[in-house]
Amino acid sequence: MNTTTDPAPVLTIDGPSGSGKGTISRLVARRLGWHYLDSGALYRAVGVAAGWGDIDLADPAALVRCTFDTEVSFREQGEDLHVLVNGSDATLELRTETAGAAASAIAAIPEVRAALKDRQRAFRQPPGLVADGRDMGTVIFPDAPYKVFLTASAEERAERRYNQLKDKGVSVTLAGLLREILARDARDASRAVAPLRPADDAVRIDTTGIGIDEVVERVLALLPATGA
Ligand SMILES: Nc1ncnc2c1ncn2[C@@H]1O[C@H](COP(=O)(O)OP(=O)(O)O)[C@@H](O)[C@H]1O
Ligand SMILES: Nc1ccn([C@H]2C[C@H](O)[C@@H](COP(=O)(O)OP(=O)(O)O)O2)c(=O)n1
Repeated sequence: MNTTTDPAPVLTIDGPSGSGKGTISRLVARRLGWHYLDSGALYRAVGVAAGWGDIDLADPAALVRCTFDTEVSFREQGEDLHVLVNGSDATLELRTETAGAAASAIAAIPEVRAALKDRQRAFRQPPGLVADGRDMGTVIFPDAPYKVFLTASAEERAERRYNQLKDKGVSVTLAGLLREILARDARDASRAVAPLRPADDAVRIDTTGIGIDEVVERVLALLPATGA
């Protein structure tokens, strides 16, 4: 008799910045009634905590210590997901491009990635998990039964980010954002450990010119009907 219980199902949604991972993952998780992991928030939290502690982004040993010392927790507040870093609400600071660039630099350090592995895997709880990031389907949950890789043209991703930040009152230029997105794509895709790439068994969805609702339906169509 087989007495082992199957692990909770996971849907991984990986892709470059602005491809819609966070938006689509949250909506799909809500429709399914599954948990949600924003893995990028963990890397961003370490970046922000490093900034608070005046830690040099060129000092890998200090950044690894900072990773172990940084507590991150998530709190649902209405429609919004708030992120607490060492007990302080850092939701807005985490979304800045400065935090994204710091996260991308820190994420290239293998010991930092290793230190965050178990924390990410702990989110795999019944009834299921939607996990968004860069290496969810390749490294963290390679056995996930459902894998998606979202893309969109760099121009459209920069425009989405521009509108998103403008709505939040953050002053940015479209040209500057496009430059930052291309630089981050290049660094995330070229690093030696867990580079940004689709898992071999991931379904690729190019969201250029496709609305959010349509992408959500395409993703849900990959899972068995749940009545969600
Ligand atoms: N398919 C889409 N069409 C238009 N806008 C989108 C689409 N997907 C996401 N967005 C918008 O683009 C912005 C960036 O999306 P986000 O989910 O934060 O991307 P990522 O997590 O991949 O960086 C958000 O303002 C979001 O509402
Ligand atoms: N699983 C992950 C998630 C994020 N990262 C790194 C690389 C990314 O540039 C930064 C920020 O990731 P995040 O998903 O929050 O960024 P975007 O919303 O896609 O702009 O962290 C990673 O290396 N692995």
